[in-house]
Amino acid sequence: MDSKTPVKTKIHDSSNKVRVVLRVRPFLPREISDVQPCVSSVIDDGGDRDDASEVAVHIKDPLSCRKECYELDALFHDEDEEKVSKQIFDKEVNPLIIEGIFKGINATVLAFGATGSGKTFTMQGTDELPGLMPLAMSTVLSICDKTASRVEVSYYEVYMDRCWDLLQVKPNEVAILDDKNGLVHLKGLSSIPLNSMSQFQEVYSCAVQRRKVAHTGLNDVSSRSHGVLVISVTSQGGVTGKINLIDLAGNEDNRRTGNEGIRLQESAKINQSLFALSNVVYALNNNLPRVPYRESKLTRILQDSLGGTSRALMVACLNPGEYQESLRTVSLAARSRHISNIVSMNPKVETPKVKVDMEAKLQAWMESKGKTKSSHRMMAIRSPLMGTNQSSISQSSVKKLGVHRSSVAKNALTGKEQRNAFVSARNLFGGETSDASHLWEPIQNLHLASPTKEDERETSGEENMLFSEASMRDNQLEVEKNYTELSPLREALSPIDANAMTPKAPLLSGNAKNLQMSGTCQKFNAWSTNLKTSLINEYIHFLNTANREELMELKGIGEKMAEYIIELRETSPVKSLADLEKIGFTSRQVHNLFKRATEGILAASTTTP
Ligand SMILES: Nc1ncnc2c1ncn2[C@@H]1O[C@H](COP(=O)(O)OP(=O)(O)OP(=O)(O)O)[C@@H](O)[C@H]1O
Repeated sequence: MDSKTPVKTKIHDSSNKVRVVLRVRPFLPREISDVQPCVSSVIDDGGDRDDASEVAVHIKDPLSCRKECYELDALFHDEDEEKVSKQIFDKEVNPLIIEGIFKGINATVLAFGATGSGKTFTMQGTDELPGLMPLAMSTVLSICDKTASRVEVSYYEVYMDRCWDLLQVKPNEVAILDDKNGLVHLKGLSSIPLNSMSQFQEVYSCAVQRRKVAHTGLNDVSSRSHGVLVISVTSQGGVTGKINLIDLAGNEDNRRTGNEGIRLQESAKINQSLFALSNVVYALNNNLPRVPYRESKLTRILQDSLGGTSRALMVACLNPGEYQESLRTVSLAARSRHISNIVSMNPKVETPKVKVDMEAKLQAWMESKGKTKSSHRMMAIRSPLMGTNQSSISQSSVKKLGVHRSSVAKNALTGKEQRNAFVSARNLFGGETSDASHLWEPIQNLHLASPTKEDERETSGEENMLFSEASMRDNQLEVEKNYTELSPLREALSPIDANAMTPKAPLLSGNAKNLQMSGTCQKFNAWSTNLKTSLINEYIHFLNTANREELMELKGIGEKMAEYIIELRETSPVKSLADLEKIGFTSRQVHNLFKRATEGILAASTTTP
């Protein structure tokens, strides 16, 4: 390998905080038999289950043959289906988790995946093929027998973001309280001491029947709630530990379920809480300073059993006949794994510690190519905050934006003016309106922000779709910080730090050896990435501030969807485009929605002489 080629190595922390494994269910008799499985690695690569480190999983679109590869901690699939739940239990749950709870280490095991992918089958199982819940219970009971420990169970569901006891029917929901030590108390939740499996079967089967299930377009018996079985043990010495075994409700693509009314509302809540959960796991596994536990009831409840010293296992479940959903589940699973760092094994090419005046260089380059006019057009992708009066904000005042937010606020347009400007810009990009020329701004007013970590990852070639679904999701935490303060595009307008641009494979150039060329490409890539990030942020800002009519002016948003967006942001403001999935959009629809709103920009900039 060329010594100058940056080599990327993923370093996994030895103690993964949340282990993520995959289970692929077989085709069911009613499913079309000639459908090719989309999880090709099961067949091609086998997924060596004896290798405890990791496994590569290939998800292949049977139509386009597009193939994507993800790394997970383990893959479980066997010709003999009867063995699979037991294998997961023996390899993943028993050694790490069950032993731990007797030492006072709390744990969580969750099954997640699309509706109909086999989560309930994995957690609950059947009489003949017990799932992880009964398997865990019988092992805990036998350890209690040997060690004279005591065991109690609770079973509750989180339905529409409310917590209900399933062991006893009660008029009131269970209240969640957390004490000053960070321990979560579920006030009003029953807890039943047990001595035998037959006692467990009795209370468990009753509780399971109380859980909310319904017929949907994709599953005859679809769980509409997250079902949580808690097994708590107290050793003779007084050490207590608990395990939460969770059968999550499936995330749903409402185009396919055909959900309406209450089913659609349930689905929105399900998708919303799953998204919150994935954010918690992502934050934990990537050592983010803030773990957003408080974003949903489920994550609040799990606060003392997910993260910290607790142990956790996520079982991602796949239906092999559903490419889109499998891709979504696996990419979410892979994103949730703990990757402590991504480093380049080659020494960095040191760049001088100066701020590069990118826009001046771009302007000079464009003028030298006689492209000033089109460059002005490109600069129309700008914040409505910049105002209609171009002279109102000088170049120097723009440069200070990153530091002096209050001065920005003084110059800001009113919320209404901003929204109008964004709709005008959107229409202009879409070629629907011609009178938004006030939005064009000379290039000297554009300054670029340093690429974020997420941006660097994207421009490294891992994801090269212009507006990737992943980037929409990954922008969330940044957006969370600043969406209320000022227009996001304005946030991007600060000088670029040359040191922030570490060498990486250029998106546009195939000649990595040509340093000068690659430098230019890096700058261009950084510029494009910032522009992309800014557009996404601007769009989110618009979604959070526009009224119903203004929202409906966006391509792809009808009356109902506009109302859902307003409802959604009343509960929790839109922080990323992926939040739109909470109200029933699929990630592809979100991607297309955003793409349609912005694609005119590219058309305009390439067709103008
Ligand atoms: N490993 C498996 N072997 C045989 N059948 C399975 C397996 N996994 C799931 N099934 C069957 O597939 C169907 C859907 O499974 P299940 O209800 O567990 O899905 P789910 O992911 O819990 O769905 P939802 O989120 O809608 O509740 C059921 O009929 C179940 O019996």
